[in-house]
Amino acid sequence: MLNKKMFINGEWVDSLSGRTRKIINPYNSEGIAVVAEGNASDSKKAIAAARQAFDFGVWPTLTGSERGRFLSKIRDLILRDHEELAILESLDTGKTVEESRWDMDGIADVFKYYASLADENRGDIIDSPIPDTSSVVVREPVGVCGQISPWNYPLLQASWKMAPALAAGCTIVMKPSEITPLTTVKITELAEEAGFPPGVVNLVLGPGEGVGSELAESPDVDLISFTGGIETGKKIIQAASSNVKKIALELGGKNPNIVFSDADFDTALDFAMNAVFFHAGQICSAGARLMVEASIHDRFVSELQKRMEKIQLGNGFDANTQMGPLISEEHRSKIEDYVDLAKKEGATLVLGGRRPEAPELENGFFYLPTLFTGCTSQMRIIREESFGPVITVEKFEGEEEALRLANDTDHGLSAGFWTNDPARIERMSRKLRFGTVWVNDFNVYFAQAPWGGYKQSGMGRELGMTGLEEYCELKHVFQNFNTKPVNWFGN
Ligand SMILES: NC(=O)c1ccc[n+]([C@@H]2O[C@H](COP(=O)([O-])OP(=O)(O)OC[C@H]3O[C@@H](n4cnc5c(N)ncnc54)[C@H](O)[C@@H]3O)[C@@H](O)[C@H]2O)c1
Ligand SMILES: C[N+](C)(C)CC=O
Repeated sequence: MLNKKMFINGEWVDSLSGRTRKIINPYNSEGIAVVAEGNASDSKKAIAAARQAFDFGVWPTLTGSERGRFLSKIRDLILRDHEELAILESLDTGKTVEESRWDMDGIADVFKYYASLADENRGDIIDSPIPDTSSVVVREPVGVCGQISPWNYPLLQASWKMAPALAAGCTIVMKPSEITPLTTVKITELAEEAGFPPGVVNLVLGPGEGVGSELAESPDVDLISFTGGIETGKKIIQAASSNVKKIALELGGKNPNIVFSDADFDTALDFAMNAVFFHAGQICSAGARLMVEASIHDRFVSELQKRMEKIQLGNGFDANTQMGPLISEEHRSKIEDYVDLAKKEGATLVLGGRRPEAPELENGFFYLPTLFTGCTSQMRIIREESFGPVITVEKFEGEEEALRLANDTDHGLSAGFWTNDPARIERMSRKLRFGTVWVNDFNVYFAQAPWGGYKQSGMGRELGMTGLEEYCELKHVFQNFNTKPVNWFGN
């Protein structure tokens, strides 16, 4: 069984209380690791180390090229330990190891991308409107950054914070979800191997209350970056007000997947599955809110049901497995509550809606792929993020109704639609109120393009140039080469 600690000021340490937490594999509930379990005092210690490293250390003074070399080194180490990272991620989350391998490819790309951006440390020269003066805008690191990540994509979400923050010259204190820390521990080991100076990369482990909340509240933290649920995001906003620290929020989604009658039927059907059933639907951008134009609705639903019935549940390390378990008993109960609610609200349960009966799955947190039809936009199953293998289907007549329904939500993370009409593509792309809009595709993301949400799905963007700027302050330096007294107040 793995035994892992926190990493503070360049040293692996136990929690100050000596407490630990057992980490389990959601496929069979077996223990896979014991990790240090911190509290607010451990976060204070890590924040102090990051503060010292930023205020008096060499890291922020390095050139972008020098910092870029450190990020390139981490990327090389990720590629070296790619399979180990994928195995750890699947042990920790239950997702199939093939999905974890994809995640690791993307994570390596994120470090490669920000290594290159660090090298292009950009500023702007302004053509000053005032004679005999100069005007430049420089980007400087924000400072000490708290970085809190969720359990569904542990290393991917941590890397979307870690890489740009380090590229910008910040120092960081990372807190993964208390139930899926293993790959964030591993990448911290890689950062140590890459030779980051003490205090630049720090890792604290433990629950949101205490360990996480201290990062959000501390006056010695300059920016808090959080990925998680909307309700927790609201707590972060409140806590961050202590010193008006910068806030970056990546929150929940309820993502319309809209199929028009002129879509390529088989492709749209294939992607209705892909949009939801990877990682058992535990995806912020899952297309669980399926909307189908009335003229093809019944055929589409019938074909979708046939495909859903064939999904193979099992161990993420078994090549035949297509969908693993949910992350925990608690989360499965949440899904079950939503299914019960949907039935009470009048939705029609077409498939699933229960746990599997296979004896080999009884020790894991499995739930059957589930399909509801007859859903309306006022139902909670439509308005709230259920975050599991549950598809709800709404029927619509025409583009105007599709747009009205899709935008009638407090969420704004992502949306996708399927059509072959170029004019409709232009109209829908512009009018959908979501941070990412996929046209004839779903759930595509990469280092070069910004990711984030409208409305309650978040604040700011990760990835892309925007993701780096999130960790920078802008400073305007104005110089007068010919200053003369103006004598406004007399001489
Ligand atoms: N927008 C995105 O890019 C994105 C990506 C992945 C997941 N998510 C969202 O994350 C959620 C699932 O993740 P989760 O269940 O881990 O979310 P969560 O909000 O329960 O927890 C997220 C993280 O916050 C910590 N935390 C909890 N309470 C805290 C507090 N009061 N102060 C500071 N930290 C606290 C947790 O320990 C964890 O590390 C879903 O809503 C999903 O949509 C969003
Ligand atoms: C990986 N991502 C951000 C697209 C979905 C996370 O839940």
